[in-house]
Amino acid sequence: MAKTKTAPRARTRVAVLGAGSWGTTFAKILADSGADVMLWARRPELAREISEAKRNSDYLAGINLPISLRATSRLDLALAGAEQVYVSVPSQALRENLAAAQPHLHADATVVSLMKGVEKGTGLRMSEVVAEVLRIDPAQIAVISGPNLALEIAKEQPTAAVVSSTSLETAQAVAMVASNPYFRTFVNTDVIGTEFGGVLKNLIAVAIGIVDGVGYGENTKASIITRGLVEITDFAVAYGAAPETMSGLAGLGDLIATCQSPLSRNNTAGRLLGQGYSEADVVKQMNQTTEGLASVGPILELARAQGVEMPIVEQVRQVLAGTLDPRDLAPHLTTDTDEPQGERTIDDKTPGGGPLRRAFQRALHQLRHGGGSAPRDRS
Ligand SMILES: NC(=O)C1=CN([C@@H]2O[C@H](COP(=O)(O)OP(=O)(O)OC[C@H]3O[C@@H](n4cnc5c(N)ncnc54)[C@H](OP(=O)(O)O)[C@@H]3O)[C@@H](O)[C@H]2O)C=CC1
Ligand SMILES: O=C(CO)COP(=O)(O)O
Repeated sequence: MAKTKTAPRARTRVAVLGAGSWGTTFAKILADSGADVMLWARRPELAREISEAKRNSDYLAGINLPISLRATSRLDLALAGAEQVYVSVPSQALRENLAAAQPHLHADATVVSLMKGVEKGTGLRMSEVVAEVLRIDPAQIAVISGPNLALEIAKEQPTAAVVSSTSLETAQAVAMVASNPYFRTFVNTDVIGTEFGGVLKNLIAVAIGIVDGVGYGENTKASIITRGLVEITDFAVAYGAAPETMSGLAGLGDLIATCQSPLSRNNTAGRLLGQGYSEADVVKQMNQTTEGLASVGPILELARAQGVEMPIVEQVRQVLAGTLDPRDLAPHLTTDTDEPQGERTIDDKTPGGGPLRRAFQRALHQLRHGGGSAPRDRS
């Protein structure tokens, strides 16, 4: 008897806006996950190189891109028929790019932010800028964040990330399209925590770079990472994030990757500051997006509005402003000079145990009592 043939599943048509290191890498992730991908590069010559040579020599030297990946410098062509639109331009350029994209966006398309910054002037997270400019249902918006250094992923070194949307269904749909053997996606509905994790770890990575540039060693860095996680968690929880998100891939996971890796632009910028370069010199030398430098101001304003102390981020601001010698960026980690330094612990910040303690307790509980292999971000 002849076998009945099942029709192959139609490939999801997706667009990626922004052909820098992350946009191009994410386009590769999506193509390798089986999607039909069109990448938008604002420069026609780059779009041509990607489409014809399957290379992006400006941002991913030596990486062969998938044969199926197409690129264009025309927004209308990139967005035609796209069911999911992934956006990876510098955070400060999101608003203008969304305005240009809007006339070509399908009304039902899901918009996915891959960015890790907040908007200067408004302090809005990227998903909030998307909602404000496009005025779409929040269930059509998702964000992706995690320990995701572009070049490692472009080389297909395995990693994981969190897809978050207020709609679990949307997060699942995006995760289905953006998952392959080297890129594993978990889902959650904590958009605030997932986004702030990505923004805030950049600032701690700048601090790590600074002390590295000064020549301090592992104790200093471990102290900053640990106390930095407390700052990140306090801030994000004050804005409504779930504490467990901050001890997961989008918080601790990304903090570790970015603070440890010389591939991180934020870390590199910090190292230059620590070596004595001014902010202006550093900006000139960094020819790639360094979100942390633009986020310091808006994050400290948001922290003040909620009464959250961020001594490490504050010291980064002072180094950038030239009012603090990088050698004095120390993990004494409190802005309150009346408080005995070094005596505070993670747990004493919130009555009944800090958010980290509760998160670790939950994580331990899940480990002990299982939770299966469901792709929810429970790390
Ligand atoms: N790189 C990484 O490892 C990761 C980055 N991210 C996040 O992704 C976002 C993008 O970063 P990334 O790809 O690394 O940055 P890159 O600096 O590598 O690339 C930036 C891209 O944006 C384009 N661009 C710059 N200015 C504008 C503008 N005004 N309008 C439109 N396009 C513009 C650039 O085009 P052109 O080349 O023409 O200048 C380039 O394609 C950031 O928020 C970053 O935090 C998140 C995870 C990992
Ligand atoms: O977000 C990143 C890794 O997860 C990339 O970090 P940088 O922007 O510092 O390079």
